[in-house]
Amino acid sequence: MSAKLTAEARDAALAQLSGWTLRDDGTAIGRRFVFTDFSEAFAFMTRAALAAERIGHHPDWSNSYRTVEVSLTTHDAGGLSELDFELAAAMDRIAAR
Ligand SMILES: C[C@H](O)[C@H](O)[C@H]1CNC2=NC(N)=NC(=O)C2=N1
Repeated sequence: MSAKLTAEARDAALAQLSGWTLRDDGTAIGRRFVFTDFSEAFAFMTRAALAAERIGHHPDWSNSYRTVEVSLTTHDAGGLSELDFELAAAMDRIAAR
């Protein structure tokens, strides 16, 4: 598992991303991905699931039609770790291609 980041490290990591916001309690980051249709949304989820398996870190997410709502946290650490930011960056790359 990956250790919980300090508030300073978390804020610095968040500043490297765009489109992700810190959840109110500071223990998770979230982003809403909106695609052109369900097929694109589900293709993203399939690719992101493979990335999550590779990293060994998994999203909390939901899908409604062409929208995928993602929340990332490190359950084992009770907050945000480097793995959340690694997975967020991987998801951004997948959504952009
Ligand atoms: C043993 C295994 O690495 C852990 O259970 C991992 C798997 N994926 C995980 N994903 C997330 N988001 N949080 C975790 O704490 C977590 N733990």
